[in-house]
Amino acid sequence: MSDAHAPYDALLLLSFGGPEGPEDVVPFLENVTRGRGIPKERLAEVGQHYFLFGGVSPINAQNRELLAALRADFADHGLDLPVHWGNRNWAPYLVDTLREMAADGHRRVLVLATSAYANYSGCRQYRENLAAALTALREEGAPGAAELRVDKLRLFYNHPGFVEPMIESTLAALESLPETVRAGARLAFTTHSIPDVLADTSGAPADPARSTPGGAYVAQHREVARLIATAVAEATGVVDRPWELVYQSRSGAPHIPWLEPDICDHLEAEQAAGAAAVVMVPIGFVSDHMEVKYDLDTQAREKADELGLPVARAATVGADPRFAAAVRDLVLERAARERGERVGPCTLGALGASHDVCPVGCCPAARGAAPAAAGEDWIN
Ligand SMILES: CC1=C(CCC(=O)O)c2cc3nc(cc4[nH]c(cc5[nH]c(cc1n2)c(C)c5CCC(=O)O)c(CCC(=O)O)c4C)C(CCC(=O)O)=C3C
Ligand SMILES: [Fe+2]
Repeated sequence: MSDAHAPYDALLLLSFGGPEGPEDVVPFLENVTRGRGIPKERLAEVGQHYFLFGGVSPINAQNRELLAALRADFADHGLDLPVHWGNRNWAPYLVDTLREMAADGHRRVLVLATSAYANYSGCRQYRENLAAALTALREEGAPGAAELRVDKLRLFYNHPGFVEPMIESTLAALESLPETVRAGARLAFTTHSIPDVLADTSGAPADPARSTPGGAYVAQHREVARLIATAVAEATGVVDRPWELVYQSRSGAPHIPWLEPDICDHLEAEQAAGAAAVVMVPIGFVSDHMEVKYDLDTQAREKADELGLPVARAATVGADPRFAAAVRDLVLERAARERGERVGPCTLGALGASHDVCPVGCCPAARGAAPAAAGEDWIN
């Protein structure tokens, strides 16, 4: 079992990062939005969301919990693979974590990005961050950086360890509603809205979903939504419960089309259509971070209260032990394939496993192209 992770010698948890106090909020937002053309008004508004929570995003604490869950799971299963953590937008910054890892002698690092689906922000942008960090370390002559190689785990949206905890949390959310509205409650699966152009070009160029509206991003979310809705129907015996995939957290200029409908407009439509209640299921996110705490638990809930519509919100996977076990499974699967062994990928549903290595042209940026590591277009 001790070589089960070979050729890899470490796992890197790569995430978004968030502010840890009021003084961090503005510099954090500057990091997130550098060169991205987000209107000033939108930034001021998002800053207010963070100030409402004392300037502290829940995301760093959640990543520390996930880190602990991964280390505990690996230790319990005899997987002797160190786990490190670095972020795109806040400390611990990716470049600092990679510098330490290289100095500690790590050479083949596998990366888990905290984003389950194909899209520029959740996949290629992390690969660009890896390329920028590696280039900076090599330029500064950091010890070991020249030999450091990074690979990224395949997308995990359809892994049972991601889907099953959410089936359970959707059932728990339904249970939390008053009994009288439970059978008539509808499901609203939510994810981050992204510009239509980024959705339409998401996924590998050869992925059949890439030629459908919304690309792989929407196809993958629809699949997870369908899997959860089907399991919920089986468990509750309500077979014709309506469900929709809807969007949240839109930013950017108003004249640029982003994925719709927004969750708040959707709640209004559901109420008008006679829904007894709505369960919001944030399948687009891996933890209950700010997008969930503010955009759903604060803003969407306020909207529902105004409408007199009972709502509940399902928990994300967070540090669920089943998710930690899924990461172990993904690590072992990838390591085996890297050694030339054939191992069947573990997935649910109809779409099959995502590629191990992003091909050229996978999830391109809306404009411009930056070097991206851990893909076919990156030469180490
Ligand atoms: C697809 C997607 C995910 C899900 C996948 C994943 O998890 O990666 C995600 C996650 C997150 N997004 C987050 C925060 C922000 N995202 C922003 C802006 C944007 N997000 C976008 C997309 C996504 N974002 C896009 C297309 C933009 C426009 C600007 C750009 O093209 O980059 C802005 C700027 C202000 C605003 O405009 O809202 C903030 C502050 C946090 C941290 C939360 C916390 O602090 O707890 C997390 C986990
Ligand atoms: Fe975002």
